[in-house]
Amino acid sequence: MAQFTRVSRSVGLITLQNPPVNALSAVARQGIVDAVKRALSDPKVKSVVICGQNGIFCGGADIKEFGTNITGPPLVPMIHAIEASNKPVVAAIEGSAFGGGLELALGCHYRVAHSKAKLGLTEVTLGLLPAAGGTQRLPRLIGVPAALNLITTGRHVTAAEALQLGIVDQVTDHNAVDEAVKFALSVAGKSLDARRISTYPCPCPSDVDALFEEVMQKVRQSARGAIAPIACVQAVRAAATLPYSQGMEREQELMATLFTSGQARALQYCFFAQRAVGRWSMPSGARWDTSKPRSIHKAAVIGLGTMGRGIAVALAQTGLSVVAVETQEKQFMEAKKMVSGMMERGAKRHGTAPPLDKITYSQNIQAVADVDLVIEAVFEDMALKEKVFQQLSTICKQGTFLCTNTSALDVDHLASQTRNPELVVGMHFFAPAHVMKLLEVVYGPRSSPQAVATAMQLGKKMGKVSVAVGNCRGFVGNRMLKPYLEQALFLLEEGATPELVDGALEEFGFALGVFKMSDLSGLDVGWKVRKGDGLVEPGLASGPSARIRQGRRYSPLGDLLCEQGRFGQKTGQGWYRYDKPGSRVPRYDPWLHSFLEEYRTQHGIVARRIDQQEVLERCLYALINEGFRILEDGIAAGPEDIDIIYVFGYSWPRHRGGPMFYASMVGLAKVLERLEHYHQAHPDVPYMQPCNLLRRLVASGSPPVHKWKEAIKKLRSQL
Ligand SMILES: CC/C=C/CC(=O)SCCNC(=O)CCNC(=O)[C@H](O)C(C)(C)COP(=O)(O)OP(=O)(O)OC[C@H]1O[C@@H](n2cnc3c(N)ncnc32)[C@H](O)[C@@H]1OP(=O)(O)O
Repeated sequence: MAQFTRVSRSVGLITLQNPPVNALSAVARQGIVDAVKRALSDPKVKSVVICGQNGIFCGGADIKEFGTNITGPPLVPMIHAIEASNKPVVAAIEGSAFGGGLELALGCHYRVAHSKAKLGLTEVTLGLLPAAGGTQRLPRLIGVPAALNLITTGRHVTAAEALQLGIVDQVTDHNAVDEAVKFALSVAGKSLDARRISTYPCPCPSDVDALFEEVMQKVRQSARGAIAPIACVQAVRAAATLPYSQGMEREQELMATLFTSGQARALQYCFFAQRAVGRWSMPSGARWDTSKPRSIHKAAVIGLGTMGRGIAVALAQTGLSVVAVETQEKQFMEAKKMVSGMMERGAKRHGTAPPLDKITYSQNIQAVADVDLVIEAVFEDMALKEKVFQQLSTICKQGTFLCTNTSALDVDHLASQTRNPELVVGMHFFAPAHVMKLLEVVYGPRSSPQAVATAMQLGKKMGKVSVAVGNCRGFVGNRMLKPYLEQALFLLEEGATPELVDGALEEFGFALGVFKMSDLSGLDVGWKVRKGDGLVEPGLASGPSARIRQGRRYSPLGDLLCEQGRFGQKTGQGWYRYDKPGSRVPRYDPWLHSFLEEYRTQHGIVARRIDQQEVLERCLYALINEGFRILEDGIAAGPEDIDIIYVFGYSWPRHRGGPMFYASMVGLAKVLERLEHYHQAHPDVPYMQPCNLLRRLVASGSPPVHKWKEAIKKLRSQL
């Protein structure tokens, strides 16, 4: 797990060997301890280099060990022993040095990095803090403000930035290990007094209290209830105000509270879930490792509305040739300008050249004849999409994959409009498509494994987190959203306010509550869908039928707002009032509150006091219950797929792990009991009836979330 060799006669080379990322598992730590002892006791060794095999220095502590009975030598004394060594130790950083990996490097006396290496104290993203001395050494090395920035965000820095900050001593384009060996030879025998970071004073700005207060406020605001960033600030404060040994004690204390927290478990679950969704499978048995994707060189986007523009930019940014088609003159001219602007802004941010020449524009759909893959992004109207798919099927060359960006419509029906339905899949992007990380890849019963594999691979190339899901109305994300939105409306009818509902959800950790989010997305979008579904009845009718559709409870509140032209931010009025159309700051709207009162009076509803707990239970458990139905129907392969969709596409707070993980933390029996309670209270809301799968999981002892897939398989086989 750590190999010791002697190179260039006097340099002890310690190579971490724990594939794939040289994580610091118990065995790896023991290997380092043994190798360091050997290097220090070998009189022929005058200096030491620590590197990682296969071009990666170290991916940090072994996250798989967390939550288990951790054995082996602890990191802190191991790193102290390296720092205390009287022979110079040089870290040769290639690939990544993250978390404990960077802390190990900070314990070395010198650091040489390859120019392509990335470094970061990423622990906060896993609900932890850098507790192997990282919170105490980094501020001593680079100063408090810079260290706070890195530690509270966990952001990755390039080798160039690391050099500028003073984290590394040298950056090379050559082999970093060879350069580190040369470096080690050059410093052999030199005094190390000025190289032990733990002995440095911590450079602090004069008004340290004001700085920490300001940072703490900022962190609290952006953390949205996450505890690790706060603990990170507290630990760095200890570095700034206490001697090193006391700072280390504080670091350990703070880590102890984080280590066993639910938030750390949730964030670590997300880390593995994000990777697990790449290993997709379909009910047919097709899988990621047996389905070969086809290479895509040229792609097309049909329809240059908001979504199409973002998709075209995202495709061009991957280096693909893109044909962008828009048949309507006005939209065509506007889109060309907007797409160029989006690419220029993106390139400016990344310091690269905008890939303007990658896109060719056309008003004629015939221009897609020679592309390898098309993404249709026309208006969300089945008849229009049917026509586009019929055309594409005749225009495109043999074997072109035909993808739809529909957010809810039947992908299999669209496939049936083509000659080769096996080439059709959904690629459901989220707005803005060139920014949002999530992509739902939707397979119909006839989609070929190759079509799915190709869409998944293309998504990865575009930097998306792609999740393969089955075909149903709304797929996974929007299907689960429907009961969530509806419950929020029912709560308004019963006496809640948009402020109360949003406040509860934001306190839970959502960036925006449901009503603020609806105002941002535009209330007219859902209105059009509801009209298409025959749910909208004009006017403010009263009586029981006004709030019943198709035999179920229905709230026309959203429709009534739209009838008044209140579409949200874009019209300056929605669930809130805005200073002007397009403004973003929601303000309390007295009109809305009188409207709600009148509405209740008209329908004979006596407003009652609703508390935050009821808001959370009704909105979130309704959504979660639909998640269980999705698992039961086999639309998602496992809870990880649902959770990643919610974390990346619907801003579910990551430190809560996604809705299904959250349900497991609350306890499935409790979720079941509350759903039963609300279903009894609202029998006209069928989706509040607890799903059979949830009942059966509870009956089988509520297995932990990582065992659900297996449990579901077993339950299915018993049917
Ligand atoms: C006192 C103790 C304190 C400790 C603090 C810590 O060190 S916490 C850990 C901090 N480390 C990190 O945050 C790094 C996490 N890893 C990554 O960011 C990336 O994996 C990578 C190192 C940049 C490599 O990325 P790449 O895209 O090349 O590969 P994958 O991400 O797909 O990973 C490959 C497999 O390796 C598993 N893995 C990665 N890191 C760890 C780790 N630290 N511990 C355990 N396992 C790790 C990863 O899960 C992949 O395996 P799968 O089987 O596919 O899940």
